[in-house]
Amino acid sequence: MSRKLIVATAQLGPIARDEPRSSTVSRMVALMTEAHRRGATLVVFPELALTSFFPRWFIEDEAELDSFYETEMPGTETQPLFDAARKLGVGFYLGYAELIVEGETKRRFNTTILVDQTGEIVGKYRKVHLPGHYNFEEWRPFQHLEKRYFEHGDLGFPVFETMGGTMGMAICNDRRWPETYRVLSLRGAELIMIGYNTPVHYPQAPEHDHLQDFHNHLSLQAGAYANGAWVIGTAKAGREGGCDLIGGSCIVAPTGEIVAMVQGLGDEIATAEIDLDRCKELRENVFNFTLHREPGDYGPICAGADEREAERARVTRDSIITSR
Ligand SMILES: C[C@@H](NC(N)=O)C(=O)O
Repeated sequence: MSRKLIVATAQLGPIARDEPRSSTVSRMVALMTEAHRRGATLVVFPELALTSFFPRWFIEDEAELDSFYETEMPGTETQPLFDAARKLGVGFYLGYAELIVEGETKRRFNTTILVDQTGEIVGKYRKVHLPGHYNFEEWRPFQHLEKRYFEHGDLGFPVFETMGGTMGMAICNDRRWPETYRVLSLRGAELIMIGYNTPVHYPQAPEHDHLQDFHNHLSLQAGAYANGAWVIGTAKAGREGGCDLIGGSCIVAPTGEIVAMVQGLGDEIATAEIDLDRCKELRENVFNFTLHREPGDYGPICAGADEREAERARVTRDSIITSR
């Protein structure tokens, strides 16, 4: 089987707060169709691709909050994506807000799935590194309530043997953490797909605003290189809900080089032919994990795992959203 495939990063421009799923999904099908026209068999959409990035708003009405989540996948409104995948023979990564009901408890995750070229869901990941805060913070020009609206992902960092390679997924803030790429790569990931929504303005340190694009590519390129993996980063970009989001969606080679990138901040794809065998250029040489990695000296990376679990349990107990 060929180790080469053509892939696409499928950036979305802004999605209005009241934009219906049907509109967003038809924009995504158009991008998938264009990717297919360019020969792509795998398309990466952004994080929370079906709606506006709602964690920027403090939403007290539970029915309104629920309206941003999917309770089934595919659902009526997302089915056209799966139909297009099957018809065109194009797999895809789709980020969305997931709501599941267990007895009396609602559980919410920032989730992504991997769908293969027959339209079957072959992988799922739930975001591990949730940025932001729990409660309304008046000083902020916009909120970032991911810690309120989502639980910590409970699936770890799985990889999936599909579409000719070993595939890994991560979501937005995960890309800033070297551990994300390393765990996926230790499991053999050759291609790591990452959707994101990243504001230009960083309220905690506005002196970093001009560095947002740099930090995005720095993280994606370093993650690719230090692990000898292909990385695809895909933005939701542009001015959405009064908040500017960075673009810069790109495809990064295992050498850390950007081999394709979008140009603007709207709906746009960039494609590249990638050879999964190129991972070996790194993994059999400078980053040969078996030969050169020294886990005996990396203890602090995992120290505190039990305390972190206890803290997470406490916070989950106390959090308004997850306890109702
Ligand atoms: C700000 C944060 N956004 C996100 N959706 O995780 C990030 O880019 O790290």
